[in-house]
Amino acid sequence: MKKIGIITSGGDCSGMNAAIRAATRTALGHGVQVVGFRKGYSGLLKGDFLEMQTKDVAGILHRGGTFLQSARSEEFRTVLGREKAVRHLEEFGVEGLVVIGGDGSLNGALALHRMGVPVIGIPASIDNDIPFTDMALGVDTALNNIIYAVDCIKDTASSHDRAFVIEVMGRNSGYLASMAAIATGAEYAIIPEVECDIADLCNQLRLRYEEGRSNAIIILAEGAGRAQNIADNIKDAIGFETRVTVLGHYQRGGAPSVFDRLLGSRFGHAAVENLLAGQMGKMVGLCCNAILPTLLETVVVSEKRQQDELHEMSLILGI
Ligand SMILES: Nc1ncnc2c1ncn2[C@@H]1O[C@H](COP(=O)(O)OP(=O)(O)O)[C@@H](O)[C@H]1O
Ligand SMILES: O=P(O)(O)OC[C@H]1O[C@](O)(COP(=O)(O)O)[C@@H](O)[C@@H]1O
Ligand SMILES: [Mg+2]
Repeated sequence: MKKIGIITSGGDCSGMNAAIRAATRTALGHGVQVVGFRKGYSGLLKGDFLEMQTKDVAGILHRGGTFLQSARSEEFRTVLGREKAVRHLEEFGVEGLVVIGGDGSLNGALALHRMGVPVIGIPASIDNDIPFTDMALGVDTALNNIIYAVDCIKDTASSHDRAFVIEVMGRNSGYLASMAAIATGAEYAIIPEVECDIADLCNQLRLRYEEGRSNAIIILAEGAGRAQNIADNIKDAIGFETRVTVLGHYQRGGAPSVFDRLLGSRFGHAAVENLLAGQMGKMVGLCCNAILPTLLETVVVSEKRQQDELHEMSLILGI
């Protein structure tokens, strides 16, 4: 292989730059040229790329987001779009591709692999909804962002005797909500994977209230309901003063944590080593602290094992 390409695709996350940097320098170390396509699959479709030398990936390790930028591309979802992408790769002499992104981007990577493009995927999404990796890139930084915000809100919740419903991201996954609840000592986490009995939640909060504990933090995963509805329910049932905070895109940015810098570096390095060793159509993942490749076709048909026991634990520790 003489030249490889790198893209970051889907929702950006902290640690993507570490992965780009490691993949680039690993390839250059093997005498392989590297091009970075801008804005994910759109860059492949537009032929928008830059050739990357060691110096081009200097000074990005500590930055959030992705210096190659990211995007969601509707055109790439079509067969015609993907054929154009493959044609462009051939024209530019790109013989292998590293795709850094979430579950959607990895589906796209598998589609390219099936069209004969040697591809390796790197799991990157704050949702932590990708199987065959204990952690995806960006999850740890997002959790650190969330706990900083929740700690701040706890101060004002206790100063004013209020219940706060704090909505966190995660799409259909409750991982961020459950883990943030454990790490902040929140009273309750509401996640899509487990049906929430609002009456039971209100009951528990009322008991606490009667005991004199007159503030509460409820962490709601965005896929599990509307924050304002839950706050209204709590207000009606207990008479608690309630407030809602939606953390939104604040969660996704910021300087990557040590964990994400290391994970991104390990993923980027392993992705290129695997690609050059002929391990194609695979995703590198963190499994019991080793970086292991799994077939993309296995990854995309599997579900991430839910952390039921950790959610259960968050409820027991919270009340
Ligand atoms: N099934 C699919 N086949 C081909 N491409 C896909 C598929 N799913 C997603 N993609 C491509 O990957 C991009 C990113 O996916 P998306 O689900 O939005 O984000 P993420 O990768 O972060 O989960 C999409 O905009 C699309 O171009
Ligand atoms: O930034 P957007 O396009 O509004 O998307 C928001 C979504 O992206 C995420 O932050 C990350 O999801 P993906 O990794 O699937 O892109 C979700 O938690 C959230 O629902
Ligand atoms: Mg996704």
